[in-house]
Amino acid sequence: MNYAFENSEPLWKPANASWTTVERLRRLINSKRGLNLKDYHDLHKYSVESYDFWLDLWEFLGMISSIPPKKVIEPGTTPEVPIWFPDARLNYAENLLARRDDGIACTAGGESGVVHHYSHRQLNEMVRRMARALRLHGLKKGDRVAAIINNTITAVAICLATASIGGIYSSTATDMGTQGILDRYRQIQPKFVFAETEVQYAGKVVNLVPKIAEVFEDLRKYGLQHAIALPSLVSGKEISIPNSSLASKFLAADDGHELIFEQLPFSHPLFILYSSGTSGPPKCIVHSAGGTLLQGKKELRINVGMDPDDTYFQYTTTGWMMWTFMIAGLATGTRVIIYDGSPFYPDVRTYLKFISDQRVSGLGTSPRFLAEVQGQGINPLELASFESLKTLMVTGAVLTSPLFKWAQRAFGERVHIISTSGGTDVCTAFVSGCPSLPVYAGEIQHKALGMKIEVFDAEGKNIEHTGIAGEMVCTRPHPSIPVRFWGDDTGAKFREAYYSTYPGIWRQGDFIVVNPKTKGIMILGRSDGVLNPSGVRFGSGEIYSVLEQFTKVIDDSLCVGQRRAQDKDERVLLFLKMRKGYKLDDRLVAEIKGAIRKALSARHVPSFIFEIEDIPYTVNGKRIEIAVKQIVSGSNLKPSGTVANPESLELYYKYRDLEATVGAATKSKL
Ligand SMILES: CC(=O)CC(=O)O
Repeated sequence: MNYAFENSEPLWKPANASWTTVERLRRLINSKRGLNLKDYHDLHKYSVESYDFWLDLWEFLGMISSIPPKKVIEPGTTPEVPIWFPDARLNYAENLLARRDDGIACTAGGESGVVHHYSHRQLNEMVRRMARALRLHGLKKGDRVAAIINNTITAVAICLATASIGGIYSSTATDMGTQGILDRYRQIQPKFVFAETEVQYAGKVVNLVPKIAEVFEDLRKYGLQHAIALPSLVSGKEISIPNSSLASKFLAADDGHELIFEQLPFSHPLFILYSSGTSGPPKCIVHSAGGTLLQGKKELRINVGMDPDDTYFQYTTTGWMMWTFMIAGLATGTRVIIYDGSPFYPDVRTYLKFISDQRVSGLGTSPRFLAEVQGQGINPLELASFESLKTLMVTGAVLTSPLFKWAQRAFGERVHIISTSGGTDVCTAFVSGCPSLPVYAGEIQHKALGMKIEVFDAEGKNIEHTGIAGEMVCTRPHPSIPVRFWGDDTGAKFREAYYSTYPGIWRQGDFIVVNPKTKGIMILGRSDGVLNPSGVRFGSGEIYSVLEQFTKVIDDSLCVGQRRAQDKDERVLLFLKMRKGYKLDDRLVAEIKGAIRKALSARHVPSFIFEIEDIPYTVNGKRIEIAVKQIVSGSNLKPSGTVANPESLELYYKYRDLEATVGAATKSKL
C-alpha cells in the first residue's frame, strides 16, 4: 500500500545554503576530484559510490593522526566488516583534546542549578592526571574500564584518559539496577570500575553505596582489579565502599608525567555499548575509536552544521550512544554542555531558561521531551529568547509531523529542526539532517553522507522509489560498523543480528518509507513491531502521529499487534496513558477512532483501545513495543535490566485473553 504523504510546503528552508559546511565540502570534492556534484543528492551519491569520499572527509575534517591514511579500506577477517584506513595511526583522545587554551571546553550544569566551566587547559590536565593514575595502576591497551556514572566532567575525563592509553571504555547510568549492570559488566570483565556513591535525581538524593558494593564484590570474580568510589555528587565529600579505593587516593598515584597519546590503528576498539534487548542479556557492541570519531565529526560538522564557535548540548545519560556523540562535540571545537539530572526538576521552565542562558546553538533532545513541554502548555519563546539556537536535533523516537510543526513554532522559524535515526548499533545516524536542504514536517531530510540506505521488500527488492514502506537496509560498509560483539568469537551472533535476513546486507530493523517527491525519510516503527491486520502493513508511528492532536488529555501511548496461536489474523491494540485528571471514555474512543480513520484509513483503526497506567520504556527512553506484543500474544517474559520500569510490563498480561477482559475495558467498534 502506498504511504499517504502530506502534501506540504517546506517547514524550513536554508537562509543561505551556499555558506553551509556541507556545501563547502561539496565544492572541495568537486575541485579536488574534478567532479561536478551539483547538490547534496549528488554529494550523497558520490559518498556511497566511491570510498575516496572517506579520505576526502578525513582531510576536510582535519583528523589528527601521526600517520595519515593512504588506503581507505581492505578486507577484514569478517567479510561484512572491512578494515578501515589500515595504515593510519591516531588517538581518539588526542583529537578531542587538541585545544589546550583557556577557552571553555565544557560547561557542566544540572538540576542543582550549579554551573561550572572547564577550559581546554583544565580538561587536558584532568585527563592527564587520570590517565597517569590508570597507567600506573596497570591499565594496558585493550583492558576494559567501566563506569557507573552520571553525566559529569569526571565521566569525560575517565573516558578520554582510557582512550589516550588504548583502553576500552564502557559506562552505564547510575539508575541501572544491579542485575542490569552485572548483565553488562560480567560479560566485558573490566579491570577498572569507577562508580558514583551518592547522586541526586529529580530532587531526590540517592545513596548508591549498597548497590555499588554488591556490584564491586561480584565483579571481582570476573577480573575486576581496581574499584574506585567517586565523591558524592551532592556534598562533594568522599564516601568509602568496602574493598575499593577513594578517587583521591587513586589519583594520588599521578607522578606529573605528561599525557601520552598512544598511536593506534583506526579500528582499535574504544567503546562497548549494549543492545536494548528487553529480555535476556544485552549484546556487547564494540565500536572502534576511529569509526566513532570520524562518524561523530561528520554528523556534527556536516549533517548538523555545527561550527567551532557553537555550543552543543545533547541531553543524555552516560548509558546511551548519544553520550559518545556529546563528547565527539569536543573534536569539532564546540563548547559542550554536560547536564546531570532531570530536565523536569525543579521544573522544565528552569531547564529551558538554562539552555537559552548558556547560549546553546545546537540542542539535542527527544520527541518525548518536546511532547511533554507541549503537553504542559509551555511556550519556550515566552520564557527566554533562545537567540543563539540554530539547530534542534531530535532523536530517540519518531518526530511526528504535528510535533515537528509545534517545535518549529515553539522555538522559532529560524531554527533548523533535524530528526535523526541511527543508534547504538552504528554509533551514528543512518538518516539525518542537511543544512542546505529544506525540511518537511514529519520527514528526516536525507540519508547521512556515506550511508547507503535502501528500502527492501521481503524478497530483498529495492522499493525505495515506490512510496511503499519496507525494511531499512544499509547496502555498503561504513567506518562505524561495530568491530564485533564482545565474547562472540566466531562472529555468529553478530551476523545473526544484522546480516541474516538479507545475506551480506545490514538490516537495521526499522520500517521506513521514502517520499519520492521530497526524498525525505519517515520511520514508521520497528519492523518487528509492524502492524499487519488483514494484510495491511503499517507502523505504530502512524498511529502515534494521529494521537498528537490529543496531547492535552493523552500523556503517552503504545500500539501493538496481537496474534495468538488461535487467531487467524492480527489485531491492533492501542494502550493510552491518560494525563492526570482525565479518563478514557466512549466519547474519546470515538473521537480517536474517527481521527485515525480520517488521517489514515478505516483499516488502521485499532480493534481495541484501552486505558493503561504505564507504558514500558528502555533505560534509553525508547517505548518497548516488541515485549508488549509478545506478552499480549501469549509469551511470558523475564524483563532484562534494559527496561527502565519493568513492573509496567505486568500490566499487559491481562490483555492476552481479551474476550474475558473486554467487559472491563473500552472496546472500539469498527
Ligand atoms: C541517533 C539515534 O538513532 C539515537 C537513538 O535513537 O538511539
